[in-house]
Amino acid sequence: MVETFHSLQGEGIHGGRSAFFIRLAGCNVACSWCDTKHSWPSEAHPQRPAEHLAAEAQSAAQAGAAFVVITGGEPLHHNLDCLCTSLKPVGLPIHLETSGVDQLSGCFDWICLSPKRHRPPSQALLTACNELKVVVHEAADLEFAVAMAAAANRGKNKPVLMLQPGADSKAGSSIAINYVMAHPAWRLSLQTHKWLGVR
Ligand SMILES: C[S@@+](CC[C@H](N)C(=O)[O-])C[C@H]1O[C@@H](n2cnc3c(N)ncnc32)[C@H](O)[C@@H]1O
Ligand SMILES: Nc1nc2[nH]cc(C(=O)O)c2c(=O)[nH]1
Ligand code: SF4
Ligand SMILES: [Mg+2]
Repeated sequence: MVETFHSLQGEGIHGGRSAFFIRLAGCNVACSWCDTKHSWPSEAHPQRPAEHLAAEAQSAAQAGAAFVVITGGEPLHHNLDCLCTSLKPVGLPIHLETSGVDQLSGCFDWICLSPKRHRPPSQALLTACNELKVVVHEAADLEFAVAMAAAANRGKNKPVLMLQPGADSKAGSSIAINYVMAHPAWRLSLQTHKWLGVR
């Protein structure tokens, strides 16, 4: 466990909504621009009982959280069945943020897949996701986003399509804005928590 916190969902289609975050440790995907590198070494972080996390989620629900977000690190490096089972009695929808490099485990009401060019996701995750959120730093990321959308759209679930400029990337912002303006199937996702200076 890296941290838990109650904040606003800063990204994606659920952006601006009250959410309780559970950030799991461990990631070997190694994105050069990752904004959560401190989460990578799982041995640097303690284990915590799932029931304690559920109790925290319950308190957050009482304080107004509309859903739980399981993120990381790469949460699917772990089997999430037990955590989701523990969270279920809380009664909040459970969302997942994932790069999709591992097998799906757990039970989710919303899956946000953020695929990475250097470690493409499995077709199973592309098919299962509700939201596709591709980080854009350069033109090649846009080509990748379009290819990922085509692969995801082969499934029954048609995910919401989002482009998220890399943090502080002027080029990424301008590429994403121009593309969304010309392609109305896509929406822009800004990391609003960074602008607001909240977690
Ligand atoms: C820190 S990751 C954790 C979840 C999972 N490992 C993943 O990548 O989806 C959470 C989200 O932040 C995005 N992200 C990470 N670093 C970023 C950055 N520098 N700029 C924009 N988005 C970033 C990821 O693509 C992902 O959508
Ligand atoms: N406020 C806020 N919203 C977020 N949405 C996804 C996040 C993540 O790191 O996965 C995140 C985060 O770290 N903070
Ligand atoms: S997959 Fe997610 S947590 Fe892992 S390095 Fe990439 S952005 Fe960071
Ligand atoms: Mg974050």
